[in-house]
Amino acid sequence: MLRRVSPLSKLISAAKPSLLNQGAYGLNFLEAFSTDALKPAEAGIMSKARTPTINFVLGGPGVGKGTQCTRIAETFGFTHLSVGDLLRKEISSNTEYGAMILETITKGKIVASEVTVKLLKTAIESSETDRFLIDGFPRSEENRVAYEQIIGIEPEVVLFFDCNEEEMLKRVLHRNQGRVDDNVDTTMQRLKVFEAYTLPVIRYYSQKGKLHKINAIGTEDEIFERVRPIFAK
Ligand SMILES: Nc1ncnc2c1ncn2[C@@H]1O[C@H](COP(=O)(O)OP(=O)(O)OP(=O)(O)O)[C@@H](O)[C@H]1O
Ligand SMILES: O=c1ccn([C@@H]2O[C@H](COP(=O)(O)O)[C@@H](O)[C@H]2O)c(=O)[nH]1
Ligand SMILES: [Mg+2]
Repeated sequence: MLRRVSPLSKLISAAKPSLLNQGAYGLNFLEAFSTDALKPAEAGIMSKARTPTINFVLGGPGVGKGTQCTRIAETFGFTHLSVGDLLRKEISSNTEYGAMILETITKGKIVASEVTVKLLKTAIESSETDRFLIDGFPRSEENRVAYEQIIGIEPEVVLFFDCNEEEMLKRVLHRNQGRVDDNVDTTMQRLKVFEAYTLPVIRYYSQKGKLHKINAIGTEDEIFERVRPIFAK
């Protein structure tokens, strides 16, 4: 029997290193980004004409983040950046990180921050637009801190799509897009990682007053109507 997603008051904050993949490839994100040349002001993002607007979109596996981001982006003119898609592109392009990313995604773990933040930074810098929906990131407090140190743009809105685990598993297993992680074992692992590592990020933004928790049960249209007022302001 699957458990329902814990209420925010019961978030797990204790680290569970076995669920992570950090450090497995010999890089430490603070070391990797510690040179002056990579500080935000010199690194390109701040040299865009305007400081980009960033919104984060979070939620468990299969909850509908990508589906809703497509709708939000079309309706409100955002550029949708799915960090999972950026990682999958590294796999299909066989880059230096490709094999490590494939292994990590297959296990349902979190790719090291130095890789994801670097990909995200490049995607923001190379976009001609300046309003972004960042889908599926930050996935851990470590991701969040790395983002703050390297990119450093405070998110305006953090959306959290909330749904019970049975429904998330059902949606993943019906997705049918050939993703290596769309199976029961990986999804169960992803649910554990979400609870242990992503819920603390959600709590952080809740405490900062930036979190918009959306009931993700219902049709795609119903859920989008719950989101619309947040961006229609
Ligand atoms: N409200 C909904 N009701 C039922 N199915 C939905 C709903 N929203 C999305 N789906 C379906 O659920 C599946 C997962 O949706 P989606 O890919 O948007 O989730 P996600 O949160 O981006 O997942 P992941 O974190 O694994 O990338 C898709 O097949 C999508 O069509
Ligand atoms: O910031 C991130 C985003 C994603 N991952 C890995 O990719 C898969 C799939 O991500 P989706 O956002 O659901 O497409 C995820 O389970 C992680 O393994 C990541 O490590 N960091
Ligand atoms: Mg997705």
